[in-house]
Amino acid sequence: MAATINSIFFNDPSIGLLTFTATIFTAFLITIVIVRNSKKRPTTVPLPGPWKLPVIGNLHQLAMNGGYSQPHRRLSELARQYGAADVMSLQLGELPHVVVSTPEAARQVMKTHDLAFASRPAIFAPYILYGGGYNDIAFAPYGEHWRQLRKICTVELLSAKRVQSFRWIREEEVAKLVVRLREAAVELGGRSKYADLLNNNNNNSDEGVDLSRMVGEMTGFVAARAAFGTIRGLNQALLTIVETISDVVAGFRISDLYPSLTFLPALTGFKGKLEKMHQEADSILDAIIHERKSQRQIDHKDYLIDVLLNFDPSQLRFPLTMKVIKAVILEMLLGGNDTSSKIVEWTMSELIKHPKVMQNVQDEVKQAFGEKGNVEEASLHQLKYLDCVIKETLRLHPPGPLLLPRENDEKMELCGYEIPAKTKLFVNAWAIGRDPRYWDKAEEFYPERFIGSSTDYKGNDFHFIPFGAGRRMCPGYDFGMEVVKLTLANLLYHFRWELPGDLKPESLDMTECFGASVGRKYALRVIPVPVQ
Ligand code: HEM
Repeated sequence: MAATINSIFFNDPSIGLLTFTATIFTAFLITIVIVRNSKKRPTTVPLPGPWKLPVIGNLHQLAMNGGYSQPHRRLSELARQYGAADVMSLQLGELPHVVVSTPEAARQVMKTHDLAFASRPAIFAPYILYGGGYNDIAFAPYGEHWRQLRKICTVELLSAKRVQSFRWIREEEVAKLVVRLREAAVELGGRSKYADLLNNNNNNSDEGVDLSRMVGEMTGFVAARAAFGTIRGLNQALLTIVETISDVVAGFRISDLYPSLTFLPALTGFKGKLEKMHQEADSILDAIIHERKSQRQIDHKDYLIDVLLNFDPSQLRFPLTMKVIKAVILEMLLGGNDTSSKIVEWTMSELIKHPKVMQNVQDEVKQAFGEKGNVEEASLHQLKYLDCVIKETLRLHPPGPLLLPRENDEKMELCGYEIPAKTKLFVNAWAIGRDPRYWDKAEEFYPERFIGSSTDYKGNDFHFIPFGAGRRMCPGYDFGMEVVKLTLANLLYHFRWELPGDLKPESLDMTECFGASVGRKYALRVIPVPVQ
């Protein structure tokens, strides 16, 4: 047999040549595979980032230039300074952190490796506030609990149909805001068309109205009514909890940066404070649920709490316990309240700063609703330029500039770097929205850039991700954006806007204040002048 093979392969010259060519070709293929595989293997190149000190790591660098109050700006500065725009490594306290600041790296995190980065790091405050566990959606680690809630959220609580079912609530609350602003205009005197009627000349218009607060209250009312049908439960205790979660959400508190020092939250009194807040919120939510159970027999309405209380158990893998229901309702209040009002606040600030854009968008609203006397939600789709204005605001002022932190359970490779397991990862959506490689005149407020552009915030364009992307993307954007657009259309239709005193549009202070959602540091104080 061996002799036969020998004679076939080596005695016939044509077959010998064939064999030689095949051997070279095979060796070539093997070399390519080896080279490719060696490229895929995690490199040992250290992650770029600033040098670290023992114990505190890079906390001191984060703190510089007001970094704690505006970490998205400081992190973007550091990434540029250390040539680590794609992926930057930081040691904050005892934990490894990674920050990605380019659309390409964001795509890697939220698309290519979305599953690997689908978990959330442990953050102390929500754990206590949500009843001694991550019973909610946003802070829950990736797993069965999160999957079930996320599905309930997208299919039931925040579906397009459900969002539409709350239109009457939005319209009522926005109409009330308009009435209050008209009343405020009268009180300011001298500047409104009612002033003559009332002979009210007490011109105290130096202060203007606190539009930030008024819009914040209104979006809170919309969220509360959608959640449990009434604003009665929306008292100070619940609002304080919602604000506390907002403050700690990024996980830059000492208790989150040194988790091994488990005694710290108790020692500083932080834990006790959170437990007290939780107990208060818990009893308020108990009372709301109790009242709602009997009220529903009368009004037959389906608010978010009703959907959760009456969920068909045969569709569930795990029962929806009262702890989980209360945590989800709190989260709906949090999501529905803060973010939408911040978008309205920033949009109005930018419009006031840019009178020409204000004029154009008011012309559009006037053209769409003319002499009707009111703005109907059903016709909002006509306001294409307003859409561009809102997108431009979201680009420059994403309410969650670092999104919500993610975590990888296992060691990973990202953009050629090795990311250790359990790294806390931030996507700097704020920096990405200002990346000059993607945005012409990136620092300018220029809504026209979106005219005729297909760029949207639905999680497919990684250079524009105010709602995140992938599995953990915000499920509430429809809910939020309906309120935003209706509110803005009404503010622009019913009023002209002036700044108090001698303040010039170009000098309007735009300093930010960091939390779960980034708002203005100083409330937006303006004078509404009724036009309809
Ligand atoms: C309109 C303004 C809003 C903005 C800008 C916004 C932004 C965000 C962002 C950036 C995230 C994190 C995404 C990520 O990690 O990739 C998020 C998550 C989330 N948002 Fe929103 N949001 C808004 C409105 C809402 C509303 C109205 C609700 C509910 C009523 C809501 C509920 C949630 C929930 C439950 C999550 C957690 C999702 C998860 O972890 O699976 N959001 N949002």
